[in-house]
Amino acid sequence: MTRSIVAQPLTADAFAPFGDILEATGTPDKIINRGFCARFHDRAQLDFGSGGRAGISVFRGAPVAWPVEVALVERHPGGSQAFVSMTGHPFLVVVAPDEDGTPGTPRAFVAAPGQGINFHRGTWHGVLTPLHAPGLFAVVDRIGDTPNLEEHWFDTPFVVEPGEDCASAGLAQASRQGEN
Ligand SMILES: NC(=O)N[C@@H](O)C(=O)O
Ligand code: NI
Repeated sequence: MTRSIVAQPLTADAFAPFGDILEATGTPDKIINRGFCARFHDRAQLDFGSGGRAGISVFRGAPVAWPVEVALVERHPGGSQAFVSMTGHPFLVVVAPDEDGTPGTPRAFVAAPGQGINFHRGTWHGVLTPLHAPGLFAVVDRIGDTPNLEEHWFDTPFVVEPGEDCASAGLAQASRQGEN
């Protein structure tokens, strides 16, 4: 038995309880480089805790197909984690509220081209989930010697399907399981 979730386009308001969206929207904070570049300054709450430091890694994730099964969410008690697509493809973002130390019902979003995300420290989230190949991402997170991963396996997995808004926004064109 599974439980279904409908993925929505990623918006700042909906994602605010879980993290930040990295995107060039609104008025730039600074115009730099002799007017040839707009800087959207300091747009994420980075946090690497005590004893950790910031690191940038490159993830090459295998793309998934709709519908996407979510059996696991995790969190990083020691720091934030940012996913920045290096290809500009849409990707799936799954988060969940914390309910006394365990995740509540997850929410799913599809990040549009030009959107990156930063999970706030301790936010329950699905693992990196590309929808298109190559699933190349720059990941900014905590580098440290102490454990920084807590996993939660759901007794009943969730199945994520793209919502109408994702389809109409052209965000859900990934393949479907079982289709060639
Ligand atoms: N474990 C790891 O490096 N990646 C996960 O934290 C993830 O969110 O994908
Ligand atoms: Ni993570």
